[in-house]
Amino acid sequence: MSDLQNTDQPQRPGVVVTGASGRMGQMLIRLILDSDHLRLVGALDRAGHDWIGQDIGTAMGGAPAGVTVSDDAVTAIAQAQAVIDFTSPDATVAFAELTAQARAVHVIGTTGLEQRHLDALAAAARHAPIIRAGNMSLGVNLLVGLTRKVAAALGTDWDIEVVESHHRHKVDAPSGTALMLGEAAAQGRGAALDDLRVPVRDGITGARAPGSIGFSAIRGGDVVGEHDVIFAADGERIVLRHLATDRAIFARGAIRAAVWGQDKGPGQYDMMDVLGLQG
Ligand SMILES: NC(=O)c1ccc[n+]([C@@H]2O[C@H](COP(=O)([O-])OP(=O)(O)OC[C@H]3O[C@@H](n4cnc5c(N)ncnc54)[C@H](O)[C@@H]3O)[C@@H](O)[C@H]2O)c1
Ligand SMILES: O=C(O)C1=N[C@H](C(=O)O)CCC1
Repeated sequence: MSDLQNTDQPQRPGVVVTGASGRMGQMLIRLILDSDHLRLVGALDRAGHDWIGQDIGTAMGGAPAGVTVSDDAVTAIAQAQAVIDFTSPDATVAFAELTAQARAVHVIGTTGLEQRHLDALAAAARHAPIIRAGNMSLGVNLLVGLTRKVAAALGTDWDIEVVESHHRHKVDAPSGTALMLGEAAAQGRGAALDDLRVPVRDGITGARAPGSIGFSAIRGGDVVGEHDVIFAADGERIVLRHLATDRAIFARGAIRAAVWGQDKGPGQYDMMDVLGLQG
């Protein structure tokens, strides 16, 4: 199936995938090698990784793709029109500086970013477009809008909890998606998430603070990603749920973002912009 619809792109932009050996990196490379909209011009991974120097197609157990996995980000990114990056926060900041220098589009799926990382990305976005989202799927971005609307419609007698489940390898919590959903719920209530957020409960916590937004994280097995936004009142509950069963949903969103960003100026964008879901 095509990763895009209604796009008329005369020349395919060249894309570098960072974290090429990762769960998302491999999914992205498979889809890009099959894409009519982008062409793979680089595959990066960290210095010392076994795959450095190997053809990315062969390293993934398939046919040669004609692109060698490299740890030389400077050279790879200099020739790119887009960089798709699902790695780690410090790596993403380093890639953002190089991508801005190349005036290329930086699509960032990395989660677990702290304020210092966000500040560095804001600086890079003064020179080139950055498109970043804690979840690149259509379904979650729709759910964000629904969450904002439901939170706005209900009073603080409805308690809001975000519950997420992911595979045993995930290193950050709450997930980027859970934070997007929590931010949407807070926005719906005209507040900032930082003022309402309750990240962990353990021990004698006291009763729930009215209006707070709680987060719970489950880690285990191979769960791709599951999110519930629970609105709980006396006598009734609403549960908004997204279940991801295939990482291709995130990769397709990232590819769409890389193409969408080609004619955009410097600045920070998200998947709501890409999908036309703003407002
Ligand atoms: N936004 C979304 O839609 C979405 C979806 C899935 C995953 N994610 C996020 O993407 C990130 C990666 O997830 P994953 O499951 O693919 O993880 P993973 O551990 O399988 O892959 C990470 C890859 O990054 C590489 N890496 C780390 N540091 C590097 C560096 N300095 N230079 C080059 N490569 C480097 C690792 O070697 C590895 O190949 C996580 O932050 C995750 O939460 C976001
Ligand atoms: O596998 C992961 O890691 C995922 N990360 C994103 C998040 O933190 O929400 C999206 C879902 C998968």
